[in-house]
Amino acid sequence: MIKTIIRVDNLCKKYNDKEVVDNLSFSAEAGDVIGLIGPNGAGKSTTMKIITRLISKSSGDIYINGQQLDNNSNVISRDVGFTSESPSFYNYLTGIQNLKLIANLYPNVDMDRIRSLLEFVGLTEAANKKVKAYSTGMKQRLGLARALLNRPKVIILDEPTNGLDPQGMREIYQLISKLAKEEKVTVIISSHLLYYLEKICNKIIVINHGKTVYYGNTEKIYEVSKELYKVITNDTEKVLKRLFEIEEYEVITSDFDSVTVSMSNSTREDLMNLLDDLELEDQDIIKIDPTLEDIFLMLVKEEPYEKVV
Ligand SMILES: Nc1ncnc2c1ncn2[C@@H]1O[C@H](COP(=O)(O)OP(=O)(O)OP(=O)(O)O)[C@@H](O)[C@H]1O
Repeated sequence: MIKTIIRVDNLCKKYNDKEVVDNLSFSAEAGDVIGLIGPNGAGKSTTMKIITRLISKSSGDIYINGQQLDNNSNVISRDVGFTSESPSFYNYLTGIQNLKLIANLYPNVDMDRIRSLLEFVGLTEAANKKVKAYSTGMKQRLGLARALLNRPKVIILDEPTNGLDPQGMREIYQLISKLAKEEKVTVIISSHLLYYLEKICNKIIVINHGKTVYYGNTEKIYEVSKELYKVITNDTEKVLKRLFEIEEYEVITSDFDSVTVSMSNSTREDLMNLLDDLELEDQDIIKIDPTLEDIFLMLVKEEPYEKVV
């Protein structure tokens, strides 16, 4: 039987009468990687902090490995590990010393566990260096090792690649994937790097203003998309103006030389005719497969281009 490792039912958090998390529900099994995505201020960090019990919920239920998390309990659930966008350490202690300090809080974490985690995150050679000499990426990896010390069933990663270079980002995402596949840890990760989330998450939650606008399997999210076309043009402003005049066309994103547009009932030919009327010097229309970023922008769209044109 497949066991649910985390279940969140109708979670709500209010600040001054404003629902910043509004009826969030989801569940995950061992080895699931859930991407929590949303614009700035959507409620991602608040959700994660409630699950790690850094803050209390207003209402709703959270079950970890069958046990209900309770606002009033002082004990941080042993089954939940957490690392933030900028994990802090004792800078004048080495990586291994920092882990030993935390390991002392737990009954069953020995040196073998510490060493194997350092190896897992690729810090064996740097283990005896002071953390002040670590790069941002190394600190993130040490944060991951620290969060895993107590063999949590769920790990919560809030923007774990902030400030990392592309190589560092890739390393962290590879580690997360490995963690889920090989160790069967359930991962809940928030990030704005949708390119990577698309690759590693098997479930996605999109929230906007605290409300869930999508929750489901990653591959299913593409079904919410209409046909997408990229208009290549040297006059994006003219194209945007025209498209905004017709409700049928929904501008998803625009670049200096292209506009991505979705439409429900029109054909490529309709779009071509519309562009011909604009008498642009140079134009092309390409049908594109939507990326997670395109779908995300569709789901949380709030007329972001009105001000640009
Ligand atoms: N302690 C607080 N008191 C009042 N409002 C708060 C508090 N903490 C967060 N908020 C508000 O709750 C909303 C959600 O914030 P949260 O930090 O969860 O968003 P987020 O999705 O993590 O955003 P980001 O991508 O910018 O990190 C925001 O409107 C924020 O201003």
